[in-house]
This record gives sequence, structure tokens and C-alpha cells, in this order.
Amino acid sequence: MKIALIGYGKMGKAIEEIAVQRGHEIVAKIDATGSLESLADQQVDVAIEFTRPDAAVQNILFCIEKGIPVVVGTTAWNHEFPRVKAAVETKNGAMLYASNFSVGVNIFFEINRRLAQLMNPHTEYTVNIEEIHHLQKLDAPSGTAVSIANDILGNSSSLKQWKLGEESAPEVQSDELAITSFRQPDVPGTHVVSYRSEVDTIEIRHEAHSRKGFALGAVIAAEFLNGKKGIFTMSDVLKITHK
Ligand SMILES: NC(=O)C1=CN([C@@H]2O[C@H](COP(=O)(O)OP(=O)(O)OC[C@H]3O[C@@H](n4cnc5c(N)ncnc54)[C@H](OP(=O)(O)O)[C@@H]3O)[C@@H](O)[C@H]2O)C=CC1
Ligand SMILES: O=C(O)C1=N[C@H](C(=O)O)C[C@H](O)C1
Repeated sequence: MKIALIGYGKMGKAIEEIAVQRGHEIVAKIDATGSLESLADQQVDVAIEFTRPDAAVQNILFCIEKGIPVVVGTTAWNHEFPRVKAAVETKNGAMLYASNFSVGVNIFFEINRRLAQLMNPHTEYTVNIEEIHHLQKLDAPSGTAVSIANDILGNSSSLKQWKLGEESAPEVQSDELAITSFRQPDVPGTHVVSYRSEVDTIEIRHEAHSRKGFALGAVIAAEFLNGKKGIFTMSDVLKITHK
């Protein structure tokens, strides 16, 4: 496959390594100083976009406009999702977005949903999310933590919204779910969901050891998207069905 990398930072470089290992060709590497226009003049089977929250939507819309299927890993642009969805539909395009491409996190998402269902009647427990990432991360909470939170809220009778605390847990009302974001050197991405009562704690945790899992998932997603039309996510790639 001919792959264009939009964003050639930590993730772009990790994706290049895995894509080449899997026999793909990187036909473009675009960073903040590069021009997307160069993509219009060459054959690109799939673009993979990992840039920054304030750049993602423009890059996605460019790909959709030019008929280039796009895998999107950039986080914190969800408020613009309706605009992107409309563009994909109008242009009969192809996009795959995931807040986290690692297989392990996508299994963790499933466990989190099931745990939330099981815990919902047990009001003596308080649920918390913690996420830890490297110091360069621009957004908080992480996109993964937002996905985890939305799945807990969707399975809770009492919690209505999440609230962020940076470096310490936020004060919350009875209908708020606390997310605490920590920034520490060199942490690729750790997420913990804990349910605490007076008598015990139940905890699930995912800790990425490197960026390899995110990069491999993004390349597998690009292989999946090649030749398809529509909007997809990692549960389509991994064929996870929700009960
Ligand atoms: N979904 C997932 O599984 C994962 C998602 N992410 C997300 O991916 C994004 C990128 O992460 P990461 O690679 O660590 O970040 P980096 O800062 O290391 O890399 C970002 C890259 O994007 C480039 N860039 C910035 N603006 C533009 C633009 N307008 N057009 C094209 N390129 C641009 C930067 O160029 P320059 O260096 O010139 O500024 C840099 O090459 C983040 O939103 C992060 O949250 C990260 C890991 C996994
Ligand atoms: O910025 C990162 O590094 C990561 N971002 C994603 C997120 O915001 O959830 C995924 C992963 O945790 C690494």
C-alpha cells in the first residue's frame, strides 16, 4: 500500500517503522511546515493523520475532499465530529478514527464497559479514572480517558458528566465522574479505572510500554480501510461487537 503520513512526530515515525516492516511504502511525510497539496499529485492509498488537536480537522477534510481514505489518531477534536461525518457522507469518503489504536486498549474498553454495567447497581462504590502521559502531550484528559469516561457514563444511572483534575483529583458532585490527568517524563500512556468502597477497591489498568502498539494498530487500521467507504473505528477492525 502507498501510505502518506500527515504528522511526522513521535507517532508518525513509529508508524513508518511498522508500515515498512509490513511491506508498505511511505510516499509522503508531512509535518507542520509541509504542504498537503503535494498529496493531490500522487497515488496515495491511505493517509495516516497524527498531528495536533487544532490541525486535525483541516487535514481530515482535505483528505476527504481529495478522495484519500484517512486513518485519524489525533485526539481532542471530537466536538468537530459532526462536520467531518457530514463531509465523509457528502463525498462518499472513508475515515477511521480511534482515540487509541492499541489492541490492548480496545480490549480494555470492552472490560471497562462490562465492569460499568456490573457496578451500576452497587452505589457504595465511587468510580475514578486516572491517566498518565508524557510531558509533551497537548490535551488533557487524553482521548482514551474521554472514551473510557463516556462508556462509564453510558452505563451509569447516576453519573451524567465527567470533570477533569490536573495533577490532583477534582472535587466532584454526585453526578460527576472524576478524571485525573498526570504528566510525567517519558510515559507513553497509562489508564486506570478504579471503583472504591469502604471495604475494597476494584481496579483495571492498561499501561503502554512503548508507542509500538498504537503504531501497529494504526497500520492495521489503514490496511482495513483501503478500498472501503464510510466511517469506521477500531471495533470494526477488531470485529468487536457490543452487547
Ligand atoms: N489514537 C492513538 O492511538 C494515539 C493518538 N495520539 C495522538 O496523536 C497526536 C500526535 O501525537 P505525537 O505523534 O505524539 O505528537 P508529536 O508532537 O510528536 O508529532 C506531531 C506531528 O504533527 C506535525 N504537525 C503539527 N501541525 C501540523 C499540521 N498542521 N499539518 C501537518 N503536520 C502537523 C508536527 O510537526 P512539527 O514537528 O513540524 O511541529 C509533528 O511532526 C496527538 O493528538 C496524540 O494525542 C498519540 C498516540 C496514540
Ligand atoms: O498523546 C499521546 O501520547 C497519546 N494519546 C492518545 C490519547 O490521548 O488517548 C492515546 C495514547 O494514550 C497516547
